[in-house]
Formats: sequence, C-alpha cells, structure tokens
Amino acid sequence: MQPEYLPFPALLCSVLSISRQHYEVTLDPGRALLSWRKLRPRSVKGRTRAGICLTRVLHRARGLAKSFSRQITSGSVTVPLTEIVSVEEAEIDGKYCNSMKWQHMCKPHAFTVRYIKRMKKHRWRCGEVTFWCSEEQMCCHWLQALNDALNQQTHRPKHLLVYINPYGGCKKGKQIYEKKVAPLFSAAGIAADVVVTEYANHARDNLYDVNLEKYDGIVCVGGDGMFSEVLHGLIGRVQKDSHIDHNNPSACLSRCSIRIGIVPAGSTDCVCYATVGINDPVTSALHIILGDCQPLDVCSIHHKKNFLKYSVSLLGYGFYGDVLKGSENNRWLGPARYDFSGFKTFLTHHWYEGTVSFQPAKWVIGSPRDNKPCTSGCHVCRQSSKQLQELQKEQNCRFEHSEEEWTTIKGKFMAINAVSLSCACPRSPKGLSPAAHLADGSADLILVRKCSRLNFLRHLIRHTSKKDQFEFPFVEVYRVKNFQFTPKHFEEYDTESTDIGNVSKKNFAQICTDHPSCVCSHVNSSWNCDGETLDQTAIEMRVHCRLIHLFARGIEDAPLTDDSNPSKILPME
Ligand SMILES: CCCCCCCCCCCCC/C=C/[C@@H](O)[C@H](COP(=O)(O)O)NC(C)=O
Ligand SMILES: Nc1ncnc2c1ncn2[C@@H]1O[C@H](COP(=O)(O)OP(=O)(O)O)[C@@H](O)[C@H]1O
Ligand SMILES: [Ca+2]
Repeated sequence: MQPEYLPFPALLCSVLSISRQHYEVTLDPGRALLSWRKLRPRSVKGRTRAGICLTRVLHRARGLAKSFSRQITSGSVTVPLTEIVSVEEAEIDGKYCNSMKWQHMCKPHAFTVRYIKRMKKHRWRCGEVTFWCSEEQMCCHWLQALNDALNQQTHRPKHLLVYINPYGGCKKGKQIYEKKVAPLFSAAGIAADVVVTEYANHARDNLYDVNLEKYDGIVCVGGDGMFSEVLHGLIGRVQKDSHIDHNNPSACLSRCSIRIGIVPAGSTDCVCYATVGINDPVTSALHIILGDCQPLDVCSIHHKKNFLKYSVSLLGYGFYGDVLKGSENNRWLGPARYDFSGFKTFLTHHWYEGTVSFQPAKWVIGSPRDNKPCTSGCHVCRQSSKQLQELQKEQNCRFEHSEEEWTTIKGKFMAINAVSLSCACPRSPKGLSPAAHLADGSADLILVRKCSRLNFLRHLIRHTSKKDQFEFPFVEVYRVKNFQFTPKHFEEYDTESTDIGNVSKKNFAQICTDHPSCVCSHVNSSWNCDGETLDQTAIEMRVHCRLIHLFARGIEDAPLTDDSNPSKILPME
C-alpha cells in the first residue's frame, strides 16, 4: 500500500512502529510539523499481519484523526520540522533485532529522526526516535518526504570552517569538538574543514586568506578571546574586500553576512552564554545545525585615528582591566585565574581618575534599568534598530558629533564598563547589564565611582543575584551610541601631537621621576577588551548596529522543557 499524498499542503500519514508500539505518524508540511501519537495495541491488532507486526493505515488527515480518535493515548509528540536535526535510514543493530523479535524479517525498514529536546536552563539535547515501516517502499517515502522538508530549510549550513583553540579554558577544545560536536555535524550532513590553531591569531590571519565563498559559516571552538579572534578576522576581511578604512572612527562598516558559531570551550564564554542562554557545546552545535541567525552589535575602539580593536562583550577599565592584567601570569590556573585575580584586585581597591564623554542612543526604546532583558526575536532590538536605520538614512550613515549632545563626566572611578550585550556568564547569570540588548545598536556604559570597599563588594555581589546592581548612589548607567575616555594624566600632559601614545608615555615617565612617591601602575588602569589588554588608555568607542550574525537565536522566554514536562517525554525513551 502506498502512503497517500494529499494535494498541497501534502500530508503524509501512516501507522508506524516505535519500539513495537503502534503510532499514528503524521508529516504536515503545511504546518511544518512532524507528530506521532500512540495507538492502543488492541485497536490495531486486527490489522496486524502475522509475522510483520506492523499495520499500515493510510487515510486522509481528517478521516484518520476521526477513526483513531479513541485509540489515541498519552505519549503524543509534535516536533516542528525546523527542529529536526537529522533524518537517516536506521542502522539495525543485532541485539535490538533479537530482543524485538525482528530476526525473522529479511530486511526491516526503519528510519531515525533526531530532533531538539529542550532541557532545563536553555540546554538542548538531541532526542532520537526510530520509526519502523512494514516495507521498503514506505520507508523510502518517509525518508524522501522528510529529507525534502529539511532541504527546503535553505538557511541551514552545509559547509563550515571550524577553528579550534586547543589551549582555551581547560584545554579541552579539541576533545569537545571531536566527541560532542563533530558527530552531530556529520549526522546532519554538514561538511566541516577543521583548523586546530597553532598560535595566537592563527584563526584571525587565516580568515584574511581563506575562500569564504565556500562556506556557510565559521565556527570557533574556544572562549571569548578565540571568538574575538575570529570576529577580527572576519570583520577585517570584509572591510578589506569592500575597501573600507577601519582606522577611520566614523567609517560606516560593511556588515558580515556569513554567520559565526561559538562552541564554548573557554574561561568565561560570555558571548555564547548571552546569546544562547548556556555555555554548552551540544546546545551550540544544535543551534548551528538548525541554521539559527542572531544579529549582534559590535563596538569599534579607536585611539585618535588608529583602530585598536572590536569588542562584543566587555570593554572594562579599572576593576576588570586590573583583573585581566592580574590574571595574565596565572594562565596555568585555567578559568580559575579570573577568580583568583578578581579577589586580589578587590583587595587592592584602586580607583582611577579620568573623563568620560558619551552620546546617548536616542533611538532605543529600552533603557538599562527597565528590567526587560533581550529575548529571542526581541521586539526592543527590532524596533530600535529600525529607528536607527531611519535616522542613518537621513544622515547618510554619518555619525552626529555635534558638541551639545555630548554628556561629560569627570571623576574618580572604580570601574568603567561598556557592554553591548548583557555579559551573562556562569559567574554572573544575569550579567553586567541584564537588560542590555544584542542588536539594538547601543551599549550600556556603567560608571562605578570611587566608593568604600564594602560598597564595591555590595555592588559586585549583586552581579550574582537578581537584585539591581545599579541601585547604588555611586553607580550610573547610560545607554549610549559611543563614548570617549581620557585618563587624568593624559589630560594634563596631552599635546596636539598626533602620536599621543608616545607623548603620553614620555610625559608619564616624567611625572614618576618627578614624584618618586607616585606608584605609576596605580595612576592608570588598562582596558580589558573581550579578555585582551589594550595598549592605549585614551580611547573612543562606537557601536555598530548588527555588524555580525551568529548561529544563535537569543534567549528563549521561559522555555517549556522536555525534562520538566512529562507529557512531552517520549514513551520509548
Ligand atoms: C565578590 C563576588 C564578585 C562576583 C563578580 C562576578 C562578576 C563576573 C562578571 C564577569 C563578566 C565578564 C564579561 C566577559 C569578559 C570576557 O570577555 C573576558 C575574556 O574571557 P575569556 O578568557 O576569553 O573566556 N573575561 C573576563 C573575566 O574578563
Ligand atoms: N594555538 C594557540 N596557541 C596560543 N594561543 C592561542 C592559540 N589559539 C588561540 N589562542 C589565543 O588564546 C587566547 C585565549 O583563548 P580563549 O579560547 O578565549 O580561551 P580562554 O577563555 O581560556 O581565555 C585568545 O586570545 C586566542 O587568540
Ligand atoms: Ca546592544
């Protein structure tokens, strides 16, 4: 008997077996759903042909639903076609055949569907179900129909370029990729060209030479530093190809259409955590396979007319700059180097003087303290970026630098942090700015003024709790499109020279000789830019709305998890 195809939207419906139980299995391309519902054994008994243990019933959808409506028991599962990971002919394993008494069949016909199962805390796992058909033709029909449905999802990657940092985090990048990610890619029919990096900036440099047209995406296995490397390679390459000078702080940068996937294997993994909701390699691999797409704001950092770096996570001066500096000699501690250095930095309790100037992001519809975090398909991001686009059209992509719009704050700061996403990570599950948005074209500028050690601790502790970390008189937060920072000694000794860095170093040395009591290392801090120290302290930063795209979808709203919802658990699992 042939499965019956209805005219568009064609619906395929059969009774197939899962672990010797009969199921009504429906593929509804119109609604893009695959579902299976358990049938009572006695109801299908009469239809079972001796020796085959299978019944094939083909009905029009309505008719079938009607005739089986009383036979349907619990254990119904519906999977959107967009969440099917792979479909393949099942491999029949000997043990299974024996135990299931299939041995008398010459060739059982079965296919396996892998699909997304949502677990707690945004973790995804791969569910697997094998459907047994009575004959080859039916199996082929199902395989064909499911593969056709998957092939229609043209946003899924087919060919990826993978960079692995073997030394990131706990040095398990290679192992994580080989054991957890590669098998999923290969099941999903994704071809991957793998480069295990041999030195820092290997991936970045390689991206300038590689033929990007061959690939549907780039994957980096490592931490925020490794992601930053890939980001620099890709953005740099695209600007080079489009003849855009990245040294011009006002340049309108070309967007990168090729997506980047992050398989977390680093120390902080905050870009992954803040865009996926968890730092879990399997979850990331599944988002890549499904071809998710999340636009992301990127900040460019300049010192006068010199490009320094891009940043997507934390650009931090003072506390986080010092934490990074202090951690550099303790790399051998792995991820714990930040905790150790954080503790030491907290005890030293330094503050730094300087001037911060910024322009607010007028187009955004959110604010840093509105308690509305960025979620999957975020309305705030969509609306804000639309308004920015309209504004830019009016201004022909020029940035307003009109003096009256700048707010200037001079002071003594414990920390100056600029984040264009929440910076949520395992150490701080809500992040440095819990309501920052991934793709609204703005960054949150957090100023922590000089305060007592106890107060600073109170502020820090709030990063780990649900309480508002900005609710202190010494903390200010602004949603900005750009900012500039000049440390105090720079202001005093700055000249009109173009080579500011050299002049300042010379002058700085002068100050220290003149004032032997001065502890130079405490006069200025340094900038932590996504885990790398910047050479300059006087910088300007600007946000580029949606400059890159990730294989992610943002953080899903209170997900209905498969492990918290028993009705969705497969009976055979
Ligand atoms: C006393 C209690 C203190 C708890 C404070 C917890 C706050 C932790 C917030 C960390 C936010 C980190 C933002 C991410 C920065 C990464 O770009 C950078 C580099 O990460 P990587 O080493 O490449 O994974 N990591 C750090 C720690 O600077
Ligand atoms: N093969 C390599 N040898 C040394 N350093 C590397 C190598 N590959 C990448 N790196 C650098 O290591 C740094 C840290 O990597 P990352 O993966 O972010 O780990 P972590 O999160 O532990 O800092 C990055 O700045 C990256 O440029
Ligand atoms: Ca943002």
